[in-house]
Amino acid sequence: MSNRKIYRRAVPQEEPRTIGMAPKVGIRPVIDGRRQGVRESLEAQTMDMARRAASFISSNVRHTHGAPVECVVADSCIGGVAEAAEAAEMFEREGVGLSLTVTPCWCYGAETMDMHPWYPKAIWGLNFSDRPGAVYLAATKAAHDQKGLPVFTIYGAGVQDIEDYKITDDVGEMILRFVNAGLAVATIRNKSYLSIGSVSMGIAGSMIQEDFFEDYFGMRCEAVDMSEITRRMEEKIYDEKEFHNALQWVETYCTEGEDVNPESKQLGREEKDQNWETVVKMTFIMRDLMTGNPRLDDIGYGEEALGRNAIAAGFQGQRQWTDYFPNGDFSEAVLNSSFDWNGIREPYIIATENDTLNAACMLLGHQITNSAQIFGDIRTYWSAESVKRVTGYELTGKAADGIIHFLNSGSAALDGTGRQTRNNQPVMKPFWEIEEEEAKACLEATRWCPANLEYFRGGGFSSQFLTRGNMPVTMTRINMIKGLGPVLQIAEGFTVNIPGEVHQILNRRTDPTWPTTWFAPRLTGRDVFRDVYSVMDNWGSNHGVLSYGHIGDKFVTLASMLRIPVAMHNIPRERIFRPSAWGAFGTKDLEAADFRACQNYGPLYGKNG
Ligand SMILES: C[C@H](O)[C@@H](O)[C@@H](O)C(=O)CO
Ligand SMILES: [Mn+2]
Repeated sequence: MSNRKIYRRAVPQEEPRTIGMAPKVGIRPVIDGRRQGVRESLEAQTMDMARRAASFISSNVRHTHGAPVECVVADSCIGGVAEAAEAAEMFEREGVGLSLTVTPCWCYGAETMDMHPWYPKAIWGLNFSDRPGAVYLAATKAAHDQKGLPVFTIYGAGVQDIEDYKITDDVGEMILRFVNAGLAVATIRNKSYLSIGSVSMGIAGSMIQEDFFEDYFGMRCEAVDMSEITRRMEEKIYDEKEFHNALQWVETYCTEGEDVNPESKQLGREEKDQNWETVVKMTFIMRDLMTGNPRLDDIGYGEEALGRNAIAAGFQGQRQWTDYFPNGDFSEAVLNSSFDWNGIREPYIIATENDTLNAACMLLGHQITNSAQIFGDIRTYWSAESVKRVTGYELTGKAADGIIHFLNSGSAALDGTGRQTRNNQPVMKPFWEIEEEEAKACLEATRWCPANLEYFRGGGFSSQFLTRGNMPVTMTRINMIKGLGPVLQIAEGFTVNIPGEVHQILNRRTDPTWPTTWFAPRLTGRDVFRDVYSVMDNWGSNHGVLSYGHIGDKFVTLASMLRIPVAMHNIPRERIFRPSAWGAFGTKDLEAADFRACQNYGPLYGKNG
């Protein structure tokens, strides 16, 4: 392997790759409007609180493209309706996508509140005794609830003094939880989902429900036939220079793996080389379809150069494409990873089998972690007894209660090898933190196996790797239930290591050319999380997504903003942060209350919303 530095240093992209400005956070300092004493005495402090919140947010939150999130503070404190309208107008002009209202004091609830129909909203009322920010918080929350505009309420547990209005740890955590999810809501709005092809092998998730993307995400759905890829290959509608760079990169960094096909059926060297050329072209063509490419304009394809503003996509592949052409595994794996021949960069979100509902989880997971995502089949539940029977080995540690074989060809990002590290522990980092050596290590841990020709008659190459154990991960899935709508499932857990020979035995019972993650959900001893079998048994479909970290709580917060109920999760109650109105739908059984709340509000952009 060459020591040549082929990667650019990881620097944040300056701009998002989709059309439009990155959304900003609007900060609204609200104040008691009474002049001749009250207002004047509070002006400086209120504005200062807003500025502190703004700099706290900008120094702690980044967009998925790496740039720090910008905040816009209203020009003046908001004491009543006129100033609220001025702030609203300024926010629209500036591209605000969510708002945080801050105040140390009593102000006039409905006169100062943010009435925007879909900005995620939060209010931070300072915990004071002399000027009661909490009273405003409660009054305005009531106004939000009464008007059907749910709001997150932020209030520190400790009383602060008048001269001490810093952001305490508990307040800071709530602000970040709110901004993290609110930014995701604002970022995906007005972007597209691109289906390349249509329904794969009768998989329900690939029957796109446009109403779901439109009403819940504010996104539009685009579709192109897979023949568009053939046209671009044959008519050379791509950047020839990039093609050569990419091929070179593949030669240097992508090692071919075992060919599991019977010798008599294996493709020859020439055919395999031809397949490499095809899968490389498929990769940048899919990317160009998603987000465009100015180079195409240079060669006379102005329309193609524009792309389709897609923040997420899916490739049908099976079977019409893969029965005839090389499969999409290389393209999907590389696009979803944080690096390719152009350097270390933000992952593109693209789902195998055009499973739009897995793509939705990958999209949300990427938005709230900034990292790459692992797509997979929830393939097999391996109980400890079964593992023992088949291999003689006793599962131990986090795997002791059984494991799920998480496996699918295609969209598992190579970041999922677990070869990026922090304090010697495997992690999946945002692209701007990934070092060259780490990107290389992910590639070195991957073999590209000639596709199993029984499944993929057209050949291609599947990424074969084994995820390192001990990564905290969160598995998610959105399912579509007729009469109910979308429902989110969440299972936090760990990737686990099992001995190499045990892995070999288990893996070789299925398709060994694909990437494997051994996943152990964290059990709670209750309900669905009483054992691993029940987790698998209750999973709503054949697919799921693994995101890095224990971030189920972030998904819960985001789902509440979108009004998607969460049907199962293993997150402790103290990490749940939802709009305050959720409490009005029940405080004992939070899962049932969430369903009632989501049903009451309806999808964020829906007709009932
Ligand atoms: C090759 C096979 O058709 C697989 O792609 C299939 O098992 C799936 O992944 C189904 O989700
Ligand atoms: Mn699958």
